[in-house]
Amino acid sequence: MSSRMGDWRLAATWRDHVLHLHDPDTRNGTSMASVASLSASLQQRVSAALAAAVPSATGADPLLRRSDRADFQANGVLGLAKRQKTNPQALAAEVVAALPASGGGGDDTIAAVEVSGPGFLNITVADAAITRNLAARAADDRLGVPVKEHPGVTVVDYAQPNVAKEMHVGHLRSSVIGDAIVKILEFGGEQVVRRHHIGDWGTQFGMLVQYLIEHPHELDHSAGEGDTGEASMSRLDRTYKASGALFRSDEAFKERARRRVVDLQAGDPETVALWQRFVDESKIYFDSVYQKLDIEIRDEDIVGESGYNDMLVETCDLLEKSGVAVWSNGALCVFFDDIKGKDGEPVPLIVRKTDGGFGYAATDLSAIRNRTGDLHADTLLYVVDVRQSLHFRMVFETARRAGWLTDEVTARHLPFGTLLGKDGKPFKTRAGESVKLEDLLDEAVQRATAVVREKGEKIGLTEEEITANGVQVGIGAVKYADLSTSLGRDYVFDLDRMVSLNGDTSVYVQYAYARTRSIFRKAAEGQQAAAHPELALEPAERALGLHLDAFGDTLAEVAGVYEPHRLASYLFQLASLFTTFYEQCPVLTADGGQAQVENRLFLCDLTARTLRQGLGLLGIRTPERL
Ligand SMILES: NC(=[NH2+])NCCC[C@H](N)C(=O)O
Repeated sequence: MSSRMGDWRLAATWRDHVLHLHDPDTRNGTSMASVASLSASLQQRVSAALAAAVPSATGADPLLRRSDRADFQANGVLGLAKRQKTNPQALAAEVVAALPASGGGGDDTIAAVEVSGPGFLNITVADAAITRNLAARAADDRLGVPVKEHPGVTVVDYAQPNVAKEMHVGHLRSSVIGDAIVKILEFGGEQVVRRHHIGDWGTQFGMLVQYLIEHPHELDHSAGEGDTGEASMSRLDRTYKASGALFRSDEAFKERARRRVVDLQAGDPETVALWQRFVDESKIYFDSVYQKLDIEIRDEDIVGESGYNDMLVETCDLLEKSGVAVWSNGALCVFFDDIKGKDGEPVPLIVRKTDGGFGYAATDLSAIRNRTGDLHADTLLYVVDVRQSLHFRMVFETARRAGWLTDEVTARHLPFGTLLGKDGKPFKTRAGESVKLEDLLDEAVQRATAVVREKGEKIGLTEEEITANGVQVGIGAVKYADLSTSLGRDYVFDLDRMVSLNGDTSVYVQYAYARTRSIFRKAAEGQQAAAHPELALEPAERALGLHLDAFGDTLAEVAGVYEPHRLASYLFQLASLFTTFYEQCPVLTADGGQAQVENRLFLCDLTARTLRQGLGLLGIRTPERL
């Protein structure tokens, strides 16, 4: 193994870490009882009260939000009063009268409601209601998060590197974001089909295969070269460069390479077998990167461009016959009224090139036919670089015209921005080359290990623990930096910031988790977690509790808009609220007696489980001791 590549590995699989729906253990597990959040219950109550005050307002949105003044604020009265042409404060008073407040009507969720300003309702929830709701969550393996009753089929196209080429940071982002989206959707009960649309087809493979025929030992291991991913990549890279050079300088070779493309497309066995060597060799390399990234890529989910080869002719025929595509300058094109180049000339989507070859678009169109027609997907997601936005716009529009995307199907490109260096320019090495992913991951792990070591030596971690935690913190840092930024934005790759213990970082959140675990290690015999709804709560306990209660709502929102950064920010807030709670409310030495110790341990435990599940859905591990 070369010295450049660290030899760390993550031993445990995700199966042990995050609950998945398709995991039989979870299905048959103890309980699956979804819990309505206090926010959802209140929403319902205020909505009913609005309807009681103004019968025609049935179904009106009470516009309930978390608030600093009370626990929640409902702003819906104002708009309603406006529409009814009544005095908002008077209407607000009527709504309050219709609300089941504490003691009244056997409903003790609401402790107090007060009208403020022009007609806002400030609502304070009863302490007991918070603790009871959390206890119901704690009793459920899924923390009370509901499972979709009518799941749809979503195809997620992500983690799509190219065969015989080095992966770049764009592939990293696609993989990290796609993996989180898949996990979040699956946790919500959606049926997810993962598709790794790897670049394994095209004219360059004619060149590569032809070169290999003429230089049969090119991909062989040379002495001293291992079978690591990096060694595979360097063999491929060498072959790519050598064949490219020949292709450019030698007309006769160029011609042989062109003929080889035709053989490949026709499925000539010898050609296909050699092509397969490039694919297999590349997979060794991809695997090594994904293993480091701690992302599981299953072989059956890799359906690269080659997987749609048999459909290309038909796809083009159908487009031509239906008139969606027309021949123009020898190429089969689709035109769009609103898509023009700088010169004002229309920019077409080219489905078949002048030389008869099929391009990237024909493959994507065939993939859509496969995904909607054969896989019966009702949602198609593409986690791809923002630079391919125009491509997807044209491909989706073409598929709509052709009837392959109907109104029942949602197709969305989820574009992500560019990773920048500290100079604000696209991330490059000092020599101006694009950065090798494995180097970047190794460096993150190295930095994280240094951070972990400093703390770890104080709490007596073993060398193995320091190494293992360094990996989980380093990889977590890379993923979190990526996932905590809203997708479309470019962001600066700054390792110092990413592994900082203070700030919006994964290690801050991981640290909060480890702290909960350390409290349990320190607990004395008989000190255990138990909910006590009869206890009054401190402000920091209430704030933590209400946030814990919002986990399911947050996940539902994230799954609806495909924005993992909202989950990251929920978790960062949870870690912050826990830190405040920990500073203000002694746990094991609480002065309210045994019940208070138990209730605080209960809050610690639910925080731990929520952090672990939430980070797990982002693909980030939670070390037990940090
Ligand atoms: N269906 C798709 N076109 N997916 C995206 C593929 C990304 C492509 N392999 C690239 O590296 O740019």
